[in-house]
Parts: sequence; structure tokens; C-alpha cells
Amino acid sequence: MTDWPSAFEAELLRLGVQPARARRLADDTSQQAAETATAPGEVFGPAHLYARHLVAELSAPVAASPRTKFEAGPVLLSLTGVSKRYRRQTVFTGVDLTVRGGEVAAIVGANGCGKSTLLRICAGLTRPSGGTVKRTRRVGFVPQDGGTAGWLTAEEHFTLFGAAAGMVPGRAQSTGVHLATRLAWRPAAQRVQHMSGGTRQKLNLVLGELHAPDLLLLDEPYQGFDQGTYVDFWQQVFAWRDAGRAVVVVTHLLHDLQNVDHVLDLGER
Ligand SMILES: Nc1ncnc2c1ncn2[C@@H]1O[C@H](COP(=O)(O)OP(=O)(O)OP(=O)(O)O)[C@@H](O)[C@H]1O
Repeated sequence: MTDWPSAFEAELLRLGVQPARARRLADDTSQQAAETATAPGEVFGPAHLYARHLVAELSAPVAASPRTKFEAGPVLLSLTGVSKRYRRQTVFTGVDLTVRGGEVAAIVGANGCGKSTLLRICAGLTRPSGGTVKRTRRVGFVPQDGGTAGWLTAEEHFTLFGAAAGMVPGRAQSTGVHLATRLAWRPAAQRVQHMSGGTRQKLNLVLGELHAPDLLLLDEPYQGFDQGTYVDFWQQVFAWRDAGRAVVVVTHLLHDLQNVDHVLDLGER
């Protein structure tokens, strides 16, 4: 008899999910079940039905919350004629982007066109080869992966990252736990190395937001999320936007784009 994760992955493949993504969803789903010490079938139901449910949810557009009396805020990020070269390789040239408070921008394009590089330039972590970058001082950056230490728990990360932003441990921890609940996550006393990919990404998101930045830079932050959290993620983005923050998201999911104010397609350049 086929085990649950294999049956789940096979059904995802049959439904047209890309192999790497199907494998990641199967691994994360198994790990989420393992975290509750319960068989996947008991948590998620029959593998083929859960796969169909997940594919339907992931391909359904997430409704943007309607905006009332929207007025864009101050410019929080501005790129003018930005270019990047690595030795002889030109990754991109002439990139312009302006994002104001209360706006969401998406950076899209094929693999390797420079989306993560551009986001790191926005964050000030990578130096551009040319052009001008202006940004607000309070920036939150959520990398695609990494950024956390495997041997520490979520709460230890809250304390550490909070201290770097001048927060006392108690406030950093209560803020971290509060932000986690918005992503339907209750941090346990578990080290990062034992967390599923989706839970690790939730931790990364909370850490990026811990110090209440004005500008949030998110590099495909929902890889490994289940469909419920995916929806929560976009609701969170709209909540940030409606609170006057600026959000820049690197994404591969085309149906996200109807919800954003600016789309920067690096592949089209
Ligand atoms: N530190 C580096 N040194 C040299 N080349 C690099 C470096 N970082 C990225 N590159 C190259 O720059 C190009 C753009 O990489 P980047 O990761 O920004 O693309 P991406 O669009 O985010 O890719 P993906 O969609 O796969 O995440 C790639 O060809 C990559 O190999």
C-alpha cells in the first residue's frame, strides 16, 4: 500500500503541480503532522482529497480587501536607474520603482532574472552597480530562507532580534507571539532545525516585522505555507498596507498580481 506522503505527492503531480513544489508540500505536510505526533491521514484526511483541496485553494485568487478613501503616503522606497553586475554578468539595468506608504509592489520574472538581488539592494544588503536607492530607515527584510539559527527556539529569536532593535526581552517575546497568532501559528519550545519549512518561514516573517518597520521586503515568503496560512499571509499584507506601510513582495504566483499596486517584471526588461 502507498504511504500517505507518497500518495499526496503523486496526486499533486497528477494535478499539474511542479515536481519540486509537490515534494516540498509533501515534506512540509508530513512534518506538520509529525510536529503534532499524529499520522498525516488523521490530520489532513485522505491524501488525494487534501491534494485537490490544496491545489484549488492555491490557484484561487485571494480577494483584496476593498480600499476606502485611499491616499498614498510618503515615498518609502525609491529606485532610479538601478543596475547590477556580477563580474561580466549584467543581471539587470535601468530599474525604476517608487513605493509609497499604503502601497504593495510585486517583483516578478523568470528564475535567475535577479529578483532576490534587487530585493537585497532595496534592503541595503547588496550594493547596486549603478543608480540611486532611497529608503526609509525602518526596513524589515524577510529572506527566502536562512536568517535564523537552527539551534535556537522561536522565542530565543524574538529576544535576539528584539534586542538588536532596542526592545526589552519581555516586549520582544509578547510582540513575537502576538504576530505569530496572526499567521495561525503558536510558537512551541522547538528549535528551528526541527521546524517544518512553512513554520520556519512564519518565524522569518515575524522576525521581519518585530520592530514595526515602515517598509517590508519579502522574498517569496509563503513557500511551504499551507493554504490557510497563504490566505492569512495576504490578509496580513493588506493589513500592513492599510496601516500605511509599504510592502514589496518577490513572487512567482501570477494570481497574486491583481492585488498589488505596482508590478515590476524583471524578465520583461
Ligand atoms: N553573490 C553573487 N555572486 C555572483 N553571482 C550572483 C550572486 N548572487 C546572485 N548571482 C547571480 O545573479 C543572477 C540573479 O540571481 P537572483 O537569485 O537574484 O535571481 P532570482 O530571480 O531571485 O532567482 P530565483 O527566481 O531562482 O529565486 C543569477 O544568475 C545568480 O547566479
